[in-house]
Amino acid sequence: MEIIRVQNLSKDYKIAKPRKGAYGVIRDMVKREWEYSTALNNVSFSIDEGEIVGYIGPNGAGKSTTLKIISGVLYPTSGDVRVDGIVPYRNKKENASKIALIAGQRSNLYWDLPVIDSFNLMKTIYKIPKTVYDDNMDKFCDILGIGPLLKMPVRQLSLGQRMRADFAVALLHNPRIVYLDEPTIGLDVVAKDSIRDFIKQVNKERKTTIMLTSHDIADIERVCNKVIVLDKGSIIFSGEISKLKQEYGSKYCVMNVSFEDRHPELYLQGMKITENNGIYSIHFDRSHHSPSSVLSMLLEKGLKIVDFTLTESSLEDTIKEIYSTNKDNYEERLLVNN
Ligand SMILES: Nc1ncnc2c1ncn2[C@@H]1O[C@H](COP(=O)(O)OP(=O)(O)OP(=O)(O)O)[C@@H](O)[C@H]1O
Repeated sequence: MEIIRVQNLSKDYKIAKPRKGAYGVIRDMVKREWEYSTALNNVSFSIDEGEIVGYIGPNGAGKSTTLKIISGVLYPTSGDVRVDGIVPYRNKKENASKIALIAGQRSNLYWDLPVIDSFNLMKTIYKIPKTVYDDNMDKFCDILGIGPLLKMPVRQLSLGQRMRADFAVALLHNPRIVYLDEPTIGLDVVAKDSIRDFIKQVNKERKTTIMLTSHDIADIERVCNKVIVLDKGSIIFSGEISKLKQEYGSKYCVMNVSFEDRHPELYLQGMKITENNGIYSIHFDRSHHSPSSVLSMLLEKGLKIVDFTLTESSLEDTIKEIYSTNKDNYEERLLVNN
């Protein structure tokens, strides 16, 4: 069942345009000039209840702007958003009871107060029944190990401890939807893993719908079943991670070859070739060439192959390629680079 629906969402930010020179500064003080910058352009997607969706894109793609709109913080310029049947920025109070927004770079905890005070405040603000509160506190102390942190002032917590407390406080009111903005940023590998496991556990046990943005592709690979890729304010891919790999990743692969003559002149039409320490990396499109046909081409050139390996693109490589180009000119770029 669909729980988030975004249709033709656009957002233009209004930015002050400074005039030049001393006279311009004085004119700005009397009357400002404005220009508009488009952060989102006709974005549409939907998310079903219980899904964990990665919302990814390069810097400035519009991820945070989308999260701010669908979590009710910001109004769009145009378009329609429904979250569990309501328009989040028009029904902020009702929306707040259904969602949680956790950002790795910002905290929902009160900096100078002991952690427990933020929990008590949350209990009051969200009118959380005692049984739900006690039950959740028991669970979070157990799974996230936040028990020993409760009496400590937030400012004394390490980043990993603070993130665990942030997750616990944000989930106290049993939100149906959780938005995560860079949830593992700055954490060490062990802390990242425990946060990822926790996200999966919450999703599995409570059927919580989760939408997460992250620049760490391992977050997406380990946690999400679906991914939406945004670039310059528009969606360029939406679907299962396996489909993303199928459509983009497995299409391109790299053959690393070393030859008896360590540095032959090598040119193969339609393929990008790089060389490092006598190992030639031949990038080719699997829909045009098979690994055996590439090997045949090398042998036809009279080259003696000493060793070769074949590498499929990792999800990280695939996404890097998608960010630096897009589906329509990916192939063209491979040829131009040749
Ligand atoms: N308050 C604002 N005023 C003006 N422009 C803004 C504002 N917030 C964001 N932008 C612009 O909107 C575009 C999208 O920004 P947004 O923060 O949504 O991107 P993002 O994908 O979250 O980027 P990042 O990965 O760097 O956090 C950028 O060009 C940014 O400069």
